[in-house]
Amino acid sequence: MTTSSDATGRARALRAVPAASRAAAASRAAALNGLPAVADLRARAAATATSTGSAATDDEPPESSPDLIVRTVEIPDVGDLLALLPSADPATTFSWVRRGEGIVGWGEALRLRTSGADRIRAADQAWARTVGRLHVLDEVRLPGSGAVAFGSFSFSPHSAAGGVLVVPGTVVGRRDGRSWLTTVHRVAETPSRGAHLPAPAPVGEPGPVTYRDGALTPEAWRSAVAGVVRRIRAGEVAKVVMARDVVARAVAPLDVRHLLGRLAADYPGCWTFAVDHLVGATPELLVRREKGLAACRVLAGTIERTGDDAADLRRAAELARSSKDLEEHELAVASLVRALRPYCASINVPDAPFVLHLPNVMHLASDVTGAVDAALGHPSTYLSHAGGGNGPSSLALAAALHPTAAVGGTPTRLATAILASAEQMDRGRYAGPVGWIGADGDGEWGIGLRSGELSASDPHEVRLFAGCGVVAASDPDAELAETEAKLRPMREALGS
Ligand SMILES: C=C(O[C@H]1C=CC=C(C(=O)O)[C@@H]1O)C(=O)O
Repeated sequence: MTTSSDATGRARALRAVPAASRAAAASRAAALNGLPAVADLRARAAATATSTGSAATDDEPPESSPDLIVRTVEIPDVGDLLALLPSADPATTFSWVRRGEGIVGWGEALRLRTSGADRIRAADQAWARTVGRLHVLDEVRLPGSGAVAFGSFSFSPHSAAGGVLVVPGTVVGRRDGRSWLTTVHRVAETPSRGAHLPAPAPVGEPGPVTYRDGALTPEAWRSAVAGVVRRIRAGEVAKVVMARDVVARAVAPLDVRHLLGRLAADYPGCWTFAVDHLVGATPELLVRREKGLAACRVLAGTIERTGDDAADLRRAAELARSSKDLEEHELAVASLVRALRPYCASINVPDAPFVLHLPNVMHLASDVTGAVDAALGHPSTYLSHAGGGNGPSSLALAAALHPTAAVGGTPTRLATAILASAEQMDRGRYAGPVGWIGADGDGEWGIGLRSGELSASDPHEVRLFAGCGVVAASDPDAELAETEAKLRPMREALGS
């Protein structure tokens, strides 16, 4: 495992401003905004640093540690969060939005990178240390206000994609009828003036899109699934989640905002996310931690929708009775509960799944909740609003839960080894945890499904992924059809 961090070019550019004019500009700006001047903030920062102790880390000497001031102010209702995003750049555009609420961000104040088997836990610990160097002025105090890092992690510990946490330079949030703006800057630098939101910028259309096979042709993938079914029937494993990829190429450079806008409009009940080139709308919540409560939505077991409401109701009833899908679902719930139990004082597991209706498919779904055990001596000790440690963070919980049997299989180690050789591809960040974490460790982590990875080298390309749980009763043709249904959200967002 490795971690590293860097501050932005924006921060470096600001450092070039002479100190005297910085201070004068800051005082003017602060006076205009009715906010504390930089000198006051520096004094508060010094006081905070003294009271919270040193934030030195193994991999970052304290003298190079960026001390950041994070300031959240309430603003009038922003309306459509996604419409605020100023840039098409998928590296510095961030989203976590559901039913019009959530957070969006842009720019980059700090980036933490991790890799290897411990990539999620390492990011959690690096964030806990970073929090000790942040000076947060938050007048809103809702989940997603104050300091926030967006994150995304590879499915596999062996993937070069690794993991990332990014603190954007600007975050805007909306929840319960309130909106807020968070800006981040270095202690030594001038804050940008006022609570300005960017002027709306035109969003680029992809134009015609063509598709090519990813790692395997559909026929080769079908055969790979048939091989896995044979291994399951021979008793090697109970379940393997098999995924495939297709590569989409657009005539125009892809604008991440176009994809986000379409996904959020078509799949409002899903979490529409963008973090470090991964974009999608996932229906599956790996874990949310909020005020001591962990909540997870487990999905496994799928049937396609027909578009005819009466027929879909019959299909929903069929799904709820399907022994193949119920087995797949039960394995996913059991693996999640097993992994969550050590972190919770109590857990609530529904007796039977409900059927979640999405525009393209229906899933068997179970909402599992647990009371996070704050007394556990987890190595990451976040400051709660009350000022004490508050147990394993949302990211520590995500690290414990990933990969669930909904994206890996059962038993985990053998199933993930089988899927890696049968799929013949690196899943990258697909099916890994994606979401955000706050300074108190609360946050939300989805599973990066119904998603695509925008190419960092070719702005016209995006790699789309979809998978499905394979059990003894699986039919390879039906599984292939299921992946097509699960690719629909991204294909439709691309306009095809
Ligand atoms: C692996 C995916 O879906 C998972 C989540 C819901 C239902 C699933 C299923 O029925 O197979 C999968 O476990 C995917 O969408 O790529």
